[in-house]
Amino acid sequence: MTNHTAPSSPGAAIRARDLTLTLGTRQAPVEILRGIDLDIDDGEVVALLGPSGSGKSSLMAVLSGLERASGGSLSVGGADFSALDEDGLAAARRGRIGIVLQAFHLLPTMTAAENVATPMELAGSDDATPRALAELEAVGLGHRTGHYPTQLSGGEQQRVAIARATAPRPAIIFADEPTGNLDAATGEEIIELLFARRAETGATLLIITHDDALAARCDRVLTMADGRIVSDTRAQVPAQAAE
Ligand SMILES: Nc1ncnc2c1ncn2[C@@H]1O[C@H](COP(=O)(O)OP(=O)(O)OP(=O)(O)O)[C@@H](O)[C@H]1O
Repeated sequence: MTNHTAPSSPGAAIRARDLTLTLGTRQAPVEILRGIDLDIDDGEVVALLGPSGSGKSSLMAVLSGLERASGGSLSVGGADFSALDEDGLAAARRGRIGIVLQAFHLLPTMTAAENVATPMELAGSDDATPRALAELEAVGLGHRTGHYPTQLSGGEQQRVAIARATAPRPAIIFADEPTGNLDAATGEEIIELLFARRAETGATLLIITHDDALAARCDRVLTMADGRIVSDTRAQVPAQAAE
């Protein structure tokens, strides 16, 4: 019998075995993920490519604990996500995982500093505000900490989102088309920043992109089609070494 357990092992940021995700209704189920086996090491920078609808965002949602898999097993940052209940999953995600999405998703009623500090406060940090201010400084927004999202450009909002993701020093950063809402030049700045913050913190990075040039900068490129990983290629020279 195949052993589908995913014990935590040192050096493994993500270990997934036969992950499936089926949505829709009982009468009309839709198989979104069809058996994902994946190991990502600590500190790897991985691009996730594939046509629209192939399941990239769904896979990221499952790996980041936003969506629960229908089957299979999953260990993330040493926590067995498949064995945790909702509260346990929420606790395991906190501080372990940072997420950057295409549409920024900042809270509109909070300043930049509050957007970055609040998740750390909720996680019990007693120095959330100074950490948030330091992180905003690191993403080049030291002069915008009191601004609300509507007072910031798209690129600035994404910088806040990056600061929010990296400030708790997560082991893994997930980024889903982080430049999708930005013009090309601003998008390049955001990628430079994301890679720089990742290098600084040593986090594992999984980034969904349609950009081949960006994928070429990563250590490893996964390609999805129809709910499966259909190719997995590694750079000859680790891309980060070239930075
Ligand atoms: N709640 C849902 N119920 C049914 N089907 C869904 C649901 N959410 C997503 N899907 C379907 O799952 C498939 C995978 O979607 P997903 O967003 O993961 O793809 P993607 O590769 O990220 O696409 P894109 O590049 O366009 O963002 C799509 O066919 C989508 O229509």
